[in-house]
Amino acid sequence: MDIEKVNSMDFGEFVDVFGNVIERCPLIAAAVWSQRPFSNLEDLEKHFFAFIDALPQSGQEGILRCHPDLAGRELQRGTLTAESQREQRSAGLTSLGADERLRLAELNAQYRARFGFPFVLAARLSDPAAVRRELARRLHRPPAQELRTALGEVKKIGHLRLAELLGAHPATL
Ligand SMILES: NC(=O)N[C@H]1NC(=O)NC1=O
Repeated sequence: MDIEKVNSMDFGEFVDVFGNVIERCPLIAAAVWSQRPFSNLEDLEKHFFAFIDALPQSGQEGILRCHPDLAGRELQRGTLTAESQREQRSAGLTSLGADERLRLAELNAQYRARFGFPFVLAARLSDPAAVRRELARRLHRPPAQELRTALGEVKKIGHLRLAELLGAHPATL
């Protein structure tokens, strides 16, 4: 899909196509549509990220809370979004043994109890061992630093989703 096609979309089509660039936050795509035309992929992406950056902390935490756990109940139940399902599969999280799943569930629960939002990481750039390592490492960080890191991961996920939609090569992240 080229940028002219993106710029020609009406509101409904744009939100249908880009509504899940930020997981379960179609409101962001709805707001970004008003900023068209976009000059290229980077420009489009800039508007998604600027919206996130401009939110108060409660809104930024709200975005994180819209993310499903990695290897969590939603994966088990098959209720993930198509994008999240693909990402979690590509990280090998769909084929974990019961022990590994339990260990991740415990770490996810500890993380959520400490920070008040789920652990978020760009799964497509990861694998089960790295997810576990990062979870254990980030669990002990100061909350303000962790919020910044988690939002950086949301942007990596958004970048990869946008690049896929536009058929572009993702930047090295
Ligand atoms: N919790 C979390 O990081 N979820 C996400 N990560 C990712 O790559 N896709 C998701 O849904």
